[in-house]
Formats: sequence, C-alpha cells, structure tokens
Amino acid sequence: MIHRILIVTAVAAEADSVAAGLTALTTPPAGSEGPVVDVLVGGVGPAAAAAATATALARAHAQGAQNRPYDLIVSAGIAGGFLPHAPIGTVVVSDSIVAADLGAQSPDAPGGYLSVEELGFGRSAHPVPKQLVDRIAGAIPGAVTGPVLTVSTVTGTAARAAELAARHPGAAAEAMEGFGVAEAAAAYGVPVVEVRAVSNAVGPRDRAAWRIGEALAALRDAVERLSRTVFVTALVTALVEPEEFPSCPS
Ligand SMILES: O=C(O)c1cccc(C(=O)CC[C@H]2O[C@@H](n3cnc4c(=O)[nH]cnc43)[C@H](O)[C@@H]2O)c1
Repeated sequence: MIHRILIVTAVAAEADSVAAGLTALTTPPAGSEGPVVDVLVGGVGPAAAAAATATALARAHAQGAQNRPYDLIVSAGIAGGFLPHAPIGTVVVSDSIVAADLGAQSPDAPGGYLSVEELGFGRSAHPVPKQLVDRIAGAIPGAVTGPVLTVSTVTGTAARAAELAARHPGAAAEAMEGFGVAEAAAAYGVPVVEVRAVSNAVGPRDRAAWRIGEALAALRDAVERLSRTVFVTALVTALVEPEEFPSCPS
C-alpha cells in the first residue's frame, strides 16, 4: 500500500527546504514501497492555504478511488516562536492548530476577546491526535510540542505577544497558514499536523533579527528525519484511527 502525504508551505523557499529533506525517500528500505509525498506552495495566510489545500484534496479525490485522498497533511514552514518555549532554530510540532484571531473583541469579556465558540458558531481549534504528535515529534530531536497559533497579522509588539500568550497558555509558535490547512483537511477527514521551524521571536518587530536561513535548515533537517522514520517505516494510516475522522465529502 502506498501512503500519500501532502505537505503545504506558504512560500517556495519553504517548499525547497521540505523537498531537500525528502531526498531520503528516493531509496525506501527493501520490501517497502515508500510513500508518495506531494509538496504544495499554497500561499501566505489562512485563506490562501485553505483554498490551495482544498483544491489539492479535491483533485486527488477526483483522481483516486481511495476513501481519503491523503493519509496525512502537514502544514510546514517557518514561524515565530514564543519564548521561552521555542527560541530561534527550534522545531515546533503542533498539538493543536488554533485560529488565534477568529473571534470578536469585547471589552466585557475576560481578556477583551470572545472566540467563535463563545460567540456560538464555528470552531477556532483543531486538536492533533496525541498519537500523531508523539510520533512526529519523537522523530525530530529537540522538537517542542504545543499549540501553534494561526494569525492573519504577524505579531509586532510586546503587548500583542503577551495578549496571545495569555489567551493561549503554552502557545509554542505563531504562523499564518495552519488553521486554513486544517479546515480543508477536516472537510476530507484527513489527519493534519503543523511542523514549524522558528525563525524569529514573537514580539516587537525586528525583521533584521529573523534567522530565515537557520530556520529553513532546521526545517530541512526535520523533514529529513521524518522521511527516514515516520514517512517511510510507519503505516501513516495506523498512526491515527480512521474512525476518529469524518468520511470524505461524496
Ligand atoms: O525572505 C525570505 O527569504 C523568506 C524565505 C522563506 C520564508 C519567508 C517568509 O517570510 C515566510 C512567511 C511565512 O512565515 C511564517 N512566519 C514566520 N515568522 C512568523 C511570525 O512571527 N508570525 C507569523 N508568521 C510567521 C508565516 O507562516 C508566513 O507565511 C521569507
């Protein structure tokens, strides 16, 4: 059985790092067919990521007879890290993927904010099954697990960083695509996880301090670890029980 994995990045430089890390997949162990891994540059922000991921899923669904078009979707790239959990160079594996600004400001609410759940519609978080988190993080030495926030505006002040950290205790990183990827994955019943390499601290904007090269190298190394372990030797479908997820749209 061939396992199908979709990795979605925002920009081409991230996809290049992912592809560089996947070279171990060219020689699967004897007796193993190896998985098929598609890498998609989906654009920046949750809307672009959701549209690109849903389109890829619809295409794969239309082409194949599988119950689910992919066995696993990974939202991958660089990210801002919350200190002290995730300094520059850390690889973060999401234990939940959280839409951090999907809600309403409300001066009367605790923290001045109401999530969509509190407003009575929609959802703002996709928990990642623990089995999957442990398997992915266990393959990446030094990886940190925690909530990864999806924001539409990169945090640029200490006040905003503190607000997000207070609202999402234990938040490890923020990026701009994960929740969009997760919404599309959920529509097709495909497990999803976010893997991010930290390029900068979440806090006052200091673009000169971003270490994009270091983060892209960490991302490549993480994907290489995954391609030598989880992606090759594990039955990805066995990482998460399919019945935990809804069936594909017909
Ligand atoms: O300028 C470059 O060479 C370059 C190379 C690779 C990637 C980039 C990006 O700017 C990627 C944007 C992407 O990164 C995520 N990101 C990174 N840090 C943060 C942050 O502090 N807050 C939110 N998002 C962050 C995000 O997912 C962007 O889509 C540039």
